Amino acid sequence: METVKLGMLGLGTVGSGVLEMIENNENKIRNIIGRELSVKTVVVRHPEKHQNAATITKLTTEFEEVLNDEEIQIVVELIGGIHPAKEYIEQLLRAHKNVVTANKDLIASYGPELAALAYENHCDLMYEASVAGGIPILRTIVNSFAADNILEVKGIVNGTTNYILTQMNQKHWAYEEALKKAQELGFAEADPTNDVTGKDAAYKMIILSYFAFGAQLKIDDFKTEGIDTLNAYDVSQAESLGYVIKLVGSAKVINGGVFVDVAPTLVPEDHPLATINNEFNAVMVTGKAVGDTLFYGPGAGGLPTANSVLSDITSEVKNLIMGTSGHAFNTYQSEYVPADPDNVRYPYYLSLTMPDVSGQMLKFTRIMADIKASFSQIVQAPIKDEGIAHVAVITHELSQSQLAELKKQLQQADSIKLNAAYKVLEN
Ligand SMILES: NC(=O)C1=CN([C@@H]2O[C@H](COP(=O)(O)OP(=O)(O)OC[C@H]3O[C@@H](n4cnc5c(N)ncnc54)[C@H](OP(=O)(O)O)[C@@H]3O)[C@@H](O)[C@H]2O)C=CC1
Ligand SMILES: N[C@@H](CC=O)C(=O)O
Ligand code: NA
Repeated sequence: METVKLGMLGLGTVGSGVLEMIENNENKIRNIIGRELSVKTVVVRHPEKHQNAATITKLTTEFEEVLNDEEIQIVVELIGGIHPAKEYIEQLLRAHKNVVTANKDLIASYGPELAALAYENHCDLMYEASVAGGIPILRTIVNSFAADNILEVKGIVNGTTNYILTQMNQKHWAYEEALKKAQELGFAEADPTNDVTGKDAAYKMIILSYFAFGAQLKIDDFKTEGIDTLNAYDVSQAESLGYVIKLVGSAKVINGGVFVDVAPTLVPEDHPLATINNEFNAVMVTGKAVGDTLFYGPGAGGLPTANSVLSDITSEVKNLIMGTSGHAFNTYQSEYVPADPDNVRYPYYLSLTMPDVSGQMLKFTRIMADIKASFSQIVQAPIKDEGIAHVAVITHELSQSQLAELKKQLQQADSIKLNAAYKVLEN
């Protein structure tokens, strides 16, 4: 049986998972693709750390040993980050090597440009693992939603933050303790800043929007808020109002425009997304014809992510065998038109503090009336800080324009402080 030789860049959490899967599942892989897979060369920074990786023929720090090896037909990039991953992938594609990557930072920032380079060189560039780790969501959108009009894609797309929120909620761990454990378990990025600030989820929403709507967004086109500013008070207040706070990414078509955001969001406790815990992710895709569909699975971790990488590798091998390499992973293209802020409407949870003296609530309700907003729930929490009242409000639907005006007026009303304004999902 012929062997397909692979090169690999990076041998961390995901890279080790890929080696383990190739080693453990060789019979199944041979049966499915009719070829042996052999990882010939792996590029790392610290070879001394990886001497036990049994199946590797060659471990090196020199990228050129993969780039210039004519036997290697597919290269898997698992080093992460933009540089040097971008330059490496560009050189590999120019050398007519097919590429698989799990790198959402890179694909969200330069995906269309790299896809064009792959196309010019008749090569495959696939990146199923870049969104929601082990959930086969990109290929599902390409294949199974090919003819339906997708109206909305939303969900929990970062495993680390969902793990942290679950431990804080259910086990009452401190934020730092939960983050440290997520790092030890290999869920977090090498630098977890992008996880906790929501940027990692934002990258995934850019890729999902490209697949769902054909729209090419940039990270600055929409608002991203992470869990690093989330307050324990709001988590418990939301719970007492019947909600769980989750980091939700959402991309929705509204009156012909697209609205995208990533932010802590109040999810009703009986909503499917409220039940997604630990490092698990869930992506809800709403099609005009099919309605709501939900895809659930591990969003991070070595073996689950490796499974997505292997699905790309086996697809690329099939293309090599059939001579069909070089078709873009996603071919849907359309112009990105941002949604009109007057048309984007959601209920909001507002977390306020104000001096505990008469007249303050009246001041607040006057501002709400002035922007023509109303609320469905309002609670004043027991006062812990002397002289300060904590007030939590669930509004009826507010447009983005009303929300911006509310924030402006509350800033001017200097005695009332708006500590958080989070979207509320409806069932
Ligand atoms: N971990 C997860 O659950 C998931 C990760 N991803 C993505 O997969 C990719 C890999 O992640 P993960 O495995 O967690 O990362 P790790 O930090 O665990 O591993 C990174 C590997 O890349 C190597 N490396 C880093 N920089 C270079 C360089 N310049 N040249 C050569 N080798 C380099 C490191 O070498 P050395 O070991 O010698 O230091 C290490 O082996 C990232 O893009 C990540 O976002 C996607 C989905 C889930
Ligand atoms: N750090 C990421 C890994 C997968 O993409 C996450 O926690 O989701
Ligand atoms: Na995936």
